[in-house]
Parts: sequence; structure tokens; C-alpha cells
Amino acid sequence: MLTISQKLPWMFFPDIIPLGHPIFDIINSTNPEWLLILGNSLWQTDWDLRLACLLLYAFDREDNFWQLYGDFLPSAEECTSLLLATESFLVNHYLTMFLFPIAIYMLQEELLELQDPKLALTIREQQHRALEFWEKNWHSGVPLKIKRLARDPERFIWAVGIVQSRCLNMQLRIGALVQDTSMLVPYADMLNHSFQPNCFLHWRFKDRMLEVMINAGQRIKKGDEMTINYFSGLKNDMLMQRYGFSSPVNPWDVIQFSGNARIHLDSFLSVFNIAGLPEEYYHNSRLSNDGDTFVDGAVIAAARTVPTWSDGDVPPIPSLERKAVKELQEECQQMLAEFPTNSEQDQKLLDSMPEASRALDTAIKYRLHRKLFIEKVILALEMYQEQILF
Ligand SMILES: C[S@@+](CC[C@H](N)C(=O)[O-])C[C@H]1O[C@@H](n2cnc3c(N)ncnc32)[C@H](O)[C@@H]1O
Repeated sequence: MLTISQKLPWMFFPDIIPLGHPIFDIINSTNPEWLLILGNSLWQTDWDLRLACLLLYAFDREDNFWQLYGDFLPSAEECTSLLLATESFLVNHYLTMFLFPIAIYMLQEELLELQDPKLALTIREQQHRALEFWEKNWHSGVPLKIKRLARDPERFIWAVGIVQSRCLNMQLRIGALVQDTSMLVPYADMLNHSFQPNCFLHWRFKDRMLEVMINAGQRIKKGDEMTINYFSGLKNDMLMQRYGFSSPVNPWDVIQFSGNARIHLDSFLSVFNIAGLPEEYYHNSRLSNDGDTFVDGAVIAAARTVPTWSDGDVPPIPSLERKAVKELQEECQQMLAEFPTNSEQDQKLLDSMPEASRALDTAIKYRLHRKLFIEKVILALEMYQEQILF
């Protein structure tokens, strides 16, 4: 396990850096504040740069476990982190598939394929930040024992991508001290994320062990995948920033509506048998028909994101409710129309390039997931207006 904590002396557990090693000074020059969510970004502080330095140091130390574990980590080509997105020559599939019979090659940026300029900009900023850090600390005059940790910026940016996508951020109690800590935990870092996980992680402070526990009410059969919830409440753009994946059924995803139309939350929730409070909405499938698979995280997200009247504001009137549904659907259609491609084209594009780089594949899936989410909201609104019962 590699851990780095916020407060001085930042504890290494185990403590692997000998006093006086120059990597110690490089880590010490970073901002030790821990995980702030500022605006749209999760990383205004340097926990990832600090842990990347530590990881690179661990790889370099002879007979260290991390030299072996490195074989389990994804290579730059395999890692989904968008920090590794590059400029690449990509066959312009829209043109080849839909307009021209001959392949037209164009210089495309993988990040543009997100079809989300704000997210692309954030990732670009993250890339520059990592690059600047490498340039500052890996200049030509540094000693060989630093130089060989990351001979080129790609190696350092890969380490930051690994750290961001595989690190756990936890509050640990060690003795009387409670520390905000970033940890790379071998094997636990192989667990995938789920919005309905069957496991969770627990820090056993007595013997400093991280346990994988099974969630209450869950059974894991042989062959079942064990999953955990990386972070509650992360929208797809945030999941992309940190982990390089997105989901079409992320219950936390959001659509920013700008019109005045609103529907009644209680009637919407009851049509889809969604129960609980906004922070813990769940689908009460026992109340639904057998085999009802329509409600998933996307419909739960719709309940959170569609503008609604709160209880007691105004009584629901069917004709007004239907009018509001229409307006909300039109706004969703407008959002879909503003994308340069539709979901069908995105899916075809994905199917047509099984050899695409991980970053490109991830970027196209992200924009596809966005569209599938909006389409599901449109459909949910359609079903709602058909089923409003008063
Ligand atoms: C902590 S690692 C999990 C183990 C990883 N799948 C592996 O093979 O080593 C995090 C990475 O796994 C992938 N991942 C985790 N959960 C996922 C999910 N629900 N959907 C798609 N990719 C996921 C993403 O690439 C993410 O960056």
C-alpha cells in the first residue's frame, strides 16, 4: 500500500523514502491540502502529483513490491485516464460512413470527441498542470536518481493518470490522529465502480488493514463481480475527469434546463415507483410489474434533474402538467440537436473501430452516454404524461 497524507509529517505507510532523498523535497514542494471540489474540478490540490512521485519512486526501488505490481497496472495505451488523450490521426468516420465512399483523414483531437468543450478544457488544464510540474522538477540539472524516475513527461503523466484513476481518498485514523489520506492499495484497486455496489471498503485502524466488506443484504455468488461505489454523487463529467469512464444510467447525472416549465415531483415519482429522498432515491421494484426494466439510474436522475414543483406549491392540473412535459421534452430535443452527431451515429462509430485508442473510445462513449441519458429523460416524460393519474 502506498499512502500519502495531508498533514505533516505526511506518513508513508510503509515509510519507503530515505531521509535526504531529493524526491522528498519535490513532494514537499507541493500543496498538501486534500481533495477540494471547486467549481467543476476535483483537483485543485496536489494529492495526485504527490502520490505519482511516490509511485514512481516505488517502481525504482530495488526489490520493492511495486516493481512486481506494475505488471498489473494498465499501460499508457490501456489506461482510460483522459490525461493520456493525445492528438491523433483518426479516420473521419462520419464522412466515410455517411457521405463519401473514400476515407478522409483529418487531424482530430481525442478530447474534441467528447463533444463537451468545458470538459475538454478542464482535461487540457490538468494535462498542462502535470506537464508543468514535470518540467519544473525534471529539468536537465536534476540528479540521475530523480531523472530516471520519469525520463519523459509521458511517464509522469501516466503515473498521474494511474494515481487519479486507482487511488482511494479516505479519512484514516491512526492512533489519535485522523488524516485525510490518498492511498494506492494493490488488489483493492482492481475493483470496478457500481452505482449499486455489492461491497464497500473499510479501514481497520487497529492493524492498518483495508478490508473489502459485503454490503448489507447482498450475496456474492462465485463468479459474480465485486464492485464498490467510488464516490457518491459524481456526474459523468466528473467520473470522466478522474476515472475516464461514464455511464448512461448514472443516477447523479444532470441536465441544465433553462425554461420555466416544471412538473410535479410527487406524481412523477409515483408513476415510476421511485421512493426515498433526493439524496437516496431508489426504484421500488416490488411495486412495479414483473420484468419492468425501464427504470434505472437514468430515470432516477430524471427525477433529480427535471425542474419540479415542490410539495404544496400548486396543485397538479393534468392539462398544465402535459404542457410542461411537452416544453421539457422540446428543450431536451434542442439539446440533442446541438450535438454534431446523434446516438445512432456514435454507436456505429464505436462499432466500426474496435481498435480505437482507449481515450478515443472513452470519449465517444461519454458523448453517447450523454445522449442516451437525454433520450431516456424524453421517454420517461412521455410515459409520465401518458400515465398521470388524478
Ligand atoms: C480502480 S480501477 C478498477 C479496475 C480496472 N478495471 C482494472 O482493470 O484494473 C478504475 C478504472 O476501472 C475502470 N472502471 C471502473 N469502474 C468502471 C465502470 N463502472 N465502467 C467502466 N469502467 C470502469 C475505469 O477505467 C477506471 O479508470
